[in-house]
Amino acid sequence: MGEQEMPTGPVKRRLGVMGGTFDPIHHGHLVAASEVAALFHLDEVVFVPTGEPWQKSQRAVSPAEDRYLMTVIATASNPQFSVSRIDIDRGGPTYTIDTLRDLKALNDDADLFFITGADALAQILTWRNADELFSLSHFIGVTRPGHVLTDDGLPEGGVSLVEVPALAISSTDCRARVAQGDPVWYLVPDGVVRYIDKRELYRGA
Ligand SMILES: Nc1ncnc2c1ncn2[C@@H]1O[C@H](COP(=O)(O)OP(=O)(O)OP(=O)(O)O)[C@@H](O)[C@H]1O
Ligand SMILES: O=C(O)c1ccc[n+]([C@@H]2O[C@H](COP(=O)([O-])O)[C@@H](O)[C@H]2O)c1
Repeated sequence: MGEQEMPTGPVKRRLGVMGGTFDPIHHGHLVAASEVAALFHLDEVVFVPTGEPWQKSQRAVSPAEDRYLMTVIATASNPQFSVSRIDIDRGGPTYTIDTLRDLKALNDDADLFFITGADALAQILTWRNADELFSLSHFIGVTRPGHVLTDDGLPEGGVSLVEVPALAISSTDCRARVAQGDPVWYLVPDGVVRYIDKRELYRGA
């Protein structure tokens, strides 16, 4: 007689979620997503550009369609990466609680893994409905040069901290470089360099 099979539930998909303003998307974002996908055996990483990032209201953010298209261009060649418009199409200020609720509703066969840099993770308790966030998704904090990666004050078991190859790139720096006429080649994907040029983004930043 063969070994008795234990009843098992359906295997859940593992869906990474990389939220960001992506103004513009750069190689720091892409390396973080790629590294977490490999380490956590994710089936897919969905990049979710913010609609209105309410914690960035002190500066003018580029139109959502430009940020969305740059994210599509940057991720198009990776079959594991996709881009969602949910935060843009919902309208109004973007709250991750809504992002996660909507993604859960659309992917009831998946466990969610929200990927965030050290700077964003340090702010998470200031996010809307911070307590509930951890019941909808596991959080993965990744290293970022210039920021301390810590899960102090965050729920035990709700967050994993991982070291990713350090890329000291920020969207702020990319915008400033374009404004000064400095190159952003190799900081952002080639297609994003071309898109910034074509749409004349950041010239007066
Ligand atoms: N170089 C990087 N390494 C690791 N994580 C990063 C890096 N840059 C951004 N992130 C993370 O990616 C997510 C989205 O970041 P965001 O779109 O705000 O980019 P940013 O470079 O921080 O932009 P800005 O300079 O305009 O604030 C955040 O969780 C952020 O911490
Ligand atoms: O939910 C919130 O209140 C909240 C406040 C600030 C940032 N976030 C999310 O954090 C991610 C990174 O944001 P940002 O502004 O650093 O690009 C992005 O998915 C945002 O929607 C979420």
